[in-house]
Amino acid sequence: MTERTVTLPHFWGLLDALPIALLYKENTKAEVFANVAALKLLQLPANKAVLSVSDLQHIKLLCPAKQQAFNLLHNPLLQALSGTALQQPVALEHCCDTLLLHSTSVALSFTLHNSILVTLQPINNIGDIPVLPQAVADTSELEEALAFDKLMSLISTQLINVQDNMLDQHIEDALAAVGEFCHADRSYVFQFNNDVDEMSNTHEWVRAGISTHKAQLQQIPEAALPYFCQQLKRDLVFAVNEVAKLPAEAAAEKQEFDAEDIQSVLCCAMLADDKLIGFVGCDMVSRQRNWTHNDLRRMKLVGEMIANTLQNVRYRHSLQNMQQQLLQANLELQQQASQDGLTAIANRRQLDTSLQNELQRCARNSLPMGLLLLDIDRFKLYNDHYGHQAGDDALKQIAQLLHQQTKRQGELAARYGGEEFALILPGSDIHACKKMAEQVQLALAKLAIKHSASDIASNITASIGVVSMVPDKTNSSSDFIKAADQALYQAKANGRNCLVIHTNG
Ligand SMILES: Nc1nc2c(ncn2[C@@H]2O[C@H](COP(=O)(O)OP(=O)(O)OP(=O)(O)O)[C@@H](O)[C@H]2O)c(=O)[nH]1
Repeated sequence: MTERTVTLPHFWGLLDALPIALLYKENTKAEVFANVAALKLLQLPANKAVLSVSDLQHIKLLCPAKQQAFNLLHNPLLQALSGTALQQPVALEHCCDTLLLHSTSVALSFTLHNSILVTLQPINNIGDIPVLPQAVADTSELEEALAFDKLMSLISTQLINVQDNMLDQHIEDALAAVGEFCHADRSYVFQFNNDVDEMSNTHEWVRAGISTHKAQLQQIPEAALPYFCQQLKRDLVFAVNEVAKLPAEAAAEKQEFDAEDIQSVLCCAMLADDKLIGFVGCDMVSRQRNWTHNDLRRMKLVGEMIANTLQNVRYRHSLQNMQQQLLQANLELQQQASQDGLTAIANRRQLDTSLQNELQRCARNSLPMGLLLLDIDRFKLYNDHYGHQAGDDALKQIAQLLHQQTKRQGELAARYGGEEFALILPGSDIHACKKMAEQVQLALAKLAIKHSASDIASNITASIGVVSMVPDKTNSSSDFIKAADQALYQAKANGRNCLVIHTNG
C-alpha cells in the first residue's frame, strides 16, 4: 500500500481507483483533489493528491483550434473548478492528445454543499462535441467581472486557513490574478513597519519579460516618496494614468517610476483594524493604461483579502506565542511545586509521588525497590557554631552531592525535610543500596565540610537508614519510609556516621 492510499480520505480513495482522470472540489473547501489518473495525465508528481491554484495555473492548456494558450481569464480548468459547467476540448502542452474537459456540479449525500467534478478524457474528433459555454476572445466586462470573482473565491478559500508555508504562494496567486485581470505588467504587495514610516516590497508578480525590482524596494522610508504616502494615507488609493503628468511636488515619485519604466500605476491601501499595514498595487511598464472602475474594484478586493489574511496570520502567531508562554509558565509552576526552594532538588511532595509510582512499577515487574534516608549529624551544633546561612550552604552542597549519585531511570534525590534527605533507588536490591549508602558517605567525607563543633568527626557526617524489598500490591510508600526511618533511628543510636540496613525482625 502506498502512502497516498493510506492518508487519503475514504471518498478520495474511491475516486483514486477510477481509471478516468478527474479533479474533485467541494464548494466550500480550498482543496482540489486530483486522482492518480489525472496526475498522470497532467504530468504532476504521483504523490500530490491536493492541488493549489498555482498548481492549476501552471498546467498549460491550449485551445486546440488555435493552438494558443488560454489566459487566466479564459483558463477553462480554473473556470470549471470555480463552478462553471463546461464541456470544452483542450490540449495539453507537450501532449499530442486532445482532451475533453467536462465539469459538472454534483450533489453528494455525505457533503452539505454541492461539489464540482471535472473529468479529462482523450477524444478523437473535436467536431462531434457540443461545446458549452464557448469561451470567446472578446469577453464582455460583465463576463470578465464574473470570471474574476470566481477566481477570487477560489483563492480566498485557500487563504482562509492558509498554512504558514503556503502563505506567500497564495498571496502571489492573488497578485497574478489581479495583474492579469487588470491587464497590468506587474503587481505587488508592500508592507509597512509598525511605525508606518517605512515600506518593503514583500510579494510580487511580473508578466513574462518584465523586470523585477523587489530586491531593491526594501525598507524604503516614507520620506523618500512623500507625495505617494500622503495620498495613500489620505485617500487610501493612489491612481496615476500617466506618470509623465505627475505634478511637480511628485518629483521623487516620478524619478522612481521612470527608473522602473512605469507609465501608469494603481495602488490601494491595506488596512487591519483601521491601521494602515501596507498596500497592493500594479504597474504598466512601457505602455500606458487608463485605470477603469473595475481595475480599482479588483485591486481593493485583493488588498482587503491579503490584509485580512496577514492579520489572521499575525493573530495566529500571537496566539501561538501566548500559548507557548502559558505552557512555559505552567511548566515553571509545575517545577516550582515539585522543587525544594532552598536546595533545588525534589521536595517532599515530589518524593511522595515518585516513590508511589516507582513502587507500583517495581511491584508490576517484581523488582526490588530501594530507599535511603539520610540525616546530617549534629546539625544543630553546626548552625549554632557557623550560623544559619552557613547551614543553608551546607544543605545545598549535600543536596547536590546526592543528586549527582542518581544516574539510572527512576532514581531520585529529594529533601525529606529539615536536614534530612532521601534517595529512591528502584531496581536496587539490598546489596546495591548498601553500596550506594557507602558511596554517599565516601563522597560526603571527600566534600569535607568543616564541623569543628561536632563530637563525631571534624567534618560534616551523616547517618543513613537503608531499606530494599520487592514490593507487592499491599506495600505503600509510607511502609518504605517507616522502615528506612527505623533503620536511620538505629544508625543514630549506633553512634551516627554509619548506615543501618532495615531487617524485618
Ligand atoms: N540552616 C538550616 N538549618 C536547618 C534547616 N532545616 C532544619 N535545620 C536545622 O537542623 C537542625 C536539626 O537539629 P536536630 O534535629 O536537633 O538534630 P541534629 O542537631 O542534627 O542532631 P542529630 O540529628 O541527632 O545528629 C535544627 O537546628 C534545625 O534548625 C534549614 O533549612 N537551614
